[in-house]
Amino acid sequence: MDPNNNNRNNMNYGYDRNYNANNRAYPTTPSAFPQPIYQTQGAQEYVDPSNPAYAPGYFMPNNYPAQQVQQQYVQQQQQQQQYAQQQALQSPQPAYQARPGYPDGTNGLIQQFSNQDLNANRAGFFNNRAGSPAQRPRTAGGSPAQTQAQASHLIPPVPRSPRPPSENEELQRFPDRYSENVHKRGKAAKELVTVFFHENIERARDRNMRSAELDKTIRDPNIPVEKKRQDADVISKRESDFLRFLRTKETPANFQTIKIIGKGAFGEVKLVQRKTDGKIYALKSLIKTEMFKKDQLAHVRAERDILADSKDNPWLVKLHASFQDAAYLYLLMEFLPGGDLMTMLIKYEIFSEDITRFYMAEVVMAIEAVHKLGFLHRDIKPDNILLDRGGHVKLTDFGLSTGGKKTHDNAYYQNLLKNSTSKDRNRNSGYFNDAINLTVSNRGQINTWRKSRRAMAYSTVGTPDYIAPEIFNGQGYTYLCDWWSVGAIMFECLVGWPPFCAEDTNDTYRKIVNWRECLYFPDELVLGRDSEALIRSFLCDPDHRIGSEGGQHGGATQIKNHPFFRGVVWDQLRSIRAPFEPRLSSNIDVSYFPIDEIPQEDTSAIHRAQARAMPDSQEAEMSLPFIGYTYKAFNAFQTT
Ligand SMILES: Nc1ncnc2c1ncn2[C@@H]1O[C@H](COP(=O)(O)OP(=O)(O)OP(=O)(O)O)[C@@H](O)[C@H]1O
Repeated sequence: MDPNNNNRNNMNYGYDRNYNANNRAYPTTPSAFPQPIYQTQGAQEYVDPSNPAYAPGYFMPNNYPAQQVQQQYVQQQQQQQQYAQQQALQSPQPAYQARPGYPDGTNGLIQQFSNQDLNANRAGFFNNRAGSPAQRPRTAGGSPAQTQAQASHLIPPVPRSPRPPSENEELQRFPDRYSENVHKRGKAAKELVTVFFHENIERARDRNMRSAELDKTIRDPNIPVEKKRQDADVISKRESDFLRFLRTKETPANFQTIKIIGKGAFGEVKLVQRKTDGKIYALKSLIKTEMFKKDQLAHVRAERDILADSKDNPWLVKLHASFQDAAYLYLLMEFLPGGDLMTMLIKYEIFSEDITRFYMAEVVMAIEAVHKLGFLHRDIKPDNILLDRGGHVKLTDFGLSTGGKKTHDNAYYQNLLKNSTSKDRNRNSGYFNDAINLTVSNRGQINTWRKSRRAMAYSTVGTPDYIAPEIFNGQGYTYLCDWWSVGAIMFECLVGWPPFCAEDTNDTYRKIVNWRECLYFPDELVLGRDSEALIRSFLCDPDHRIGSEGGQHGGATQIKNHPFFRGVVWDQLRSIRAPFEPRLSSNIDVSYFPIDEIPQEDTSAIHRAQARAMPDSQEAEMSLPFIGYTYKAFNAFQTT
């Protein structure tokens, strides 16, 4: 019999005969084996209760007497057993050996042979069996589908020859035999495979979409041939550049640090230059152990996910790649040289209504984009509103987009509020007085607040000044919390300080929760009627808050229609001249960043040493949540 013949004659042993695990070949020319039974003319169901191999559902042909079938089967089984014994004698080495370097017997994360391999072989097997319609034997069943269904019953379920269980099977069947570390690594391997396939499918989908776009251009009779050729050249170059980019490994060593331009709660942001091509980026690094300790895992994942999803959205900072090493997670972003709104507010203290309108209109557009992507930002504050080289707004820092930060945990705040209320009672001082005292006449207090403003931005707790009350009081919150933050920022732009600011963050929390009593517009400043009305419609109960009409995807329309924004041409905002355009001397100009206030020393060696010193088991645990963090954007290499 020809072993390469894919017809069903040589396919009845339950697995791919050419399969070879640990060099133990299974028979490829089992001429000694009896011919299997597949003649199905006039098939009828045959049930022999004494033989489990002939279970109900097994079809046997009419022209085979039951006894003959059974004899053949028994004979076949005996021959198989003999063969297996012979094989075992010829290859005395154990079927399964621990590989050097893996004394725990796991043989590393990636299995030499796994269920998946087997399933793949099985799939191949069944596909081969089906063959082309012409190859398939005719049966009484009629349609090819029926034939196939019947055929699978025709082959007696012959017990398989003994084969070594895969390590994965062993791990699942006898979990107690393996250490916790092995289990963690097993999980990590599974996650890796899932992410790998998911990413590849996504990339293939994106590539198909790009190809369909090109197809459309090429078929368009109105586009000149030369233009079509140019487009095709550009796209093919981009595709091959992207494939090359995918093959390169991003590491921090690929970049030269120019300056540290920002500090956050869990890491820093550097202006960097890629060594190979001189391109400029902002590289945000987050310390893994800190993320772990402070329950920030959901936080980092959310940030990476939203930035990866947003692709070319003009209102969100562009993410070129995310990668990691043992100590850090990295986000490689476009560098926005205009600095942030916090730095602008510290410098100018107050904006005119026109300038405020421009920034608030752009912030509304940016938040609308985030909401349309299905996220809530939850941490809208001037520090996260960045300005590009044209002075237009882009949002960054999506760390709280879908939750995770301890400081947004309701229990944390309830606890905090409980403590501070009792402290307050002891002190016998009412916070209502604080609010009233905080006017322009009380410049000292405001100056203290202003001085500590940047320090607060760098602290782990962060500033609570812009956070909506519903986030604190544990009654649940929606996308409307982002619109509250816009109200608080707008107040600060026009008044000079945020509406609930205090020297002590606990006091700020209390004021926000008691916003009805604490929202105070200083008499000394005369705000336009529409400005004050809009601020009040942002800083109110979520049920009445502006932006609630139309839901998460349409709420921005209600805001855009407010009289304060009369005259704003929303769809042309990004193309008008911004009120403040950064004047840059080069593409690495950092004059809009408070470089002097940011410590510039490199502390990465400390964190890397800590990561190296980590015990194996901890390292396995640490790696698990960060699997799938790595990302590369299609247009990453097109930056300046
Ligand atoms: N892409 C960028 N281009 C230019 N500057 C940036 C960029 N990203 C961040 N920065 C600067 O770094 C600062 C901190 O960035 P970011 O808020 O993302 O860090 P963080 O660690 O998440 O901070 P937080 O403690 O607020 O969560 C920003 O306020 C901004 O000044």
